[in-house]
Amino acid sequence: MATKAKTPGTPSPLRRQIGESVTARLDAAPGVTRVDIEAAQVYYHLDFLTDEECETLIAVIDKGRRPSTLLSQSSDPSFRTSESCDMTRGSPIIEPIERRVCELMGIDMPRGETMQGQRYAPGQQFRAHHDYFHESEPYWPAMQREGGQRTWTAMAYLNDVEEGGATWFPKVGIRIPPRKRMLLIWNNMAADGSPNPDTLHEGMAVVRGTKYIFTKWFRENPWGRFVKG
Ligand SMILES: O=C(O)CCC(=O)C(=O)O
Ligand SMILES: [Fe+2]
Repeated sequence: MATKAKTPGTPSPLRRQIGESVTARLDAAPGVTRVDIEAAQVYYHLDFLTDEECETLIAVIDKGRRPSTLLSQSSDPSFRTSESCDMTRGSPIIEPIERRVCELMGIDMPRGETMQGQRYAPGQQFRAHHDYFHESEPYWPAMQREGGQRTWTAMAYLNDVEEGGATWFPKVGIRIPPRKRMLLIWNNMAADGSPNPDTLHEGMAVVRGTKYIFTKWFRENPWGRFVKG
């Protein structure tokens, strides 16, 4: 008897509509290129940040870094070994950058989670994972109350790394080496608004040098912890 394939989540008209509107926006945005793959929507902008912004953000991360965490406990202690830093919303350094990301993508600010800085020393990594929430996990009801599913991810590389540290999408076969000033954007959903398993990705271990990035995840609804003002 055939067993029903386990799907990571359900289709959604709202997420489908968000996917279409962000796609239209990115397709028309100067400086943005879509990676030539069908199974997932991945875009990049080579010069989204200035050198000065990269250096300022690195200093913010170095000041606020603490060990990175995971939503689901992994039995593998090497799963996510980087350090992270919540980048204060509304700060004069962070806010204009968040605003530019939102404007580029056409997503309103309240749907964005707090931007997170990440730092990887040699040997540190973030093993293959999905940015979307798995609806079968115990955390899902809480996530639904806090803005629902994660739709798009925007991730910026703040420095060049001597060796290693690429972002690898093994299912679609692309590997993006860190490149200072570049913004990478992808849709974690499929065309029907259900989670797209082909967006599996890994922050590969840094071999030489240190890797700094920021990640901004967007929710389908306004993010629950978003505080006005
Ligand atoms: O470090 C990377 O290249 C990937 C980071 C990542 O996947 C994330 O922050 O969700
Ligand atoms: Fe990720």
